[in-house]
Amino acid sequence: MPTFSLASPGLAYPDILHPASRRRLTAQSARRDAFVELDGVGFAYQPGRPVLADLTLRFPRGKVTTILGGSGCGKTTLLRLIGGVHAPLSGRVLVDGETVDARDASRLQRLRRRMGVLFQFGALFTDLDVFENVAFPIREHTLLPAAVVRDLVLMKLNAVGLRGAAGLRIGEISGGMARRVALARAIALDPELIMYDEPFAGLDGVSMAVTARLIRTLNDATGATSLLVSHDVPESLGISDHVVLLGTQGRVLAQGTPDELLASADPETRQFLHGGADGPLRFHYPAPTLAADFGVPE
Ligand SMILES: Nc1ncnc2c1ncn2[C@@H]1O[C@H](COP(=O)(O)OP(=O)(O)OP(=O)(O)O)[C@@H](O)[C@H]1O
Repeated sequence: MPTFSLASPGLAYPDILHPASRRRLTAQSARRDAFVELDGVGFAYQPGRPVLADLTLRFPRGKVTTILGGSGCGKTTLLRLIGGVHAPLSGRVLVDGETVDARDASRLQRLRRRMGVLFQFGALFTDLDVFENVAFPIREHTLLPAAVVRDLVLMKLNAVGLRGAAGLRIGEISGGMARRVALARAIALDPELIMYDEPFAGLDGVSMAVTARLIRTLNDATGATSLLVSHDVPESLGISDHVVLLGTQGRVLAQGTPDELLASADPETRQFLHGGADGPLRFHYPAPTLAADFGVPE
């Protein structure tokens, strides 16, 4: 006789259940497995120029997911929508089952308290030292006593190997160290969701490897859900459980495990993952014909 548990994800519900109940339970189970969901999301910065069109995606809970895609396909915009920086024009974004509503400031603030973001190039405050950069979100969002803030900051800096650098000014540390300080700041409030926008940009090979290992280790140690936007295919695939490849207007070209994507025979996926200047993904941004721009015959 088959055994099953209502707690196990993705299980096939037994036939004794009414089909409607089975569908509802299956949907709830899928929801529990996804920490971030996008349902039919559309977004544009300017009318008539859609950046994302009808995008539906689920990001698995407790896993590292990398979002890949050509320049300008909307990866950073996607992170901004999840963070509630912009509101979708259609569809909805959910974090842990709760709708991200950019117009409801107090609810958004509560949700954001559960997110950590590592912006492109770290974006540290150069007028604050390493310690104060990490302490910043703790002071912003909590009223913890100074001694507790101190211990928390030193613990986060210890996690990224920089407890000894607490007193240094931002100008005194290397690019790789700065990225690690930004990482410590992103995890300062023990977020359940950590979003990384180009965490490897501008780093040398060693710093890149250190940062990648840290992202994976922090994810595993905290049980957080991590979303990574990156152009660095080997580094990001090496630490990911799940990969999403986006095309223009956020069209999902492929998704699956890194091995599944690497083995894909789809020409667009192959061109993106294995490199290649030309192929189905075009080099030229859409433009008028050369003849029209330069007044020469076709
Ligand atoms: N604040 C903004 N105002 C207007 N248009 C914007 C704004 N931010 C981004 N865009 C446009 O939206 C589109 C998607 O941009 P986005 O930064 O999300 O892409 P991306 O995939 O992250 O690109 P990249 O990999 O180059 O960082 C691009 O065409 C970009 O020019």
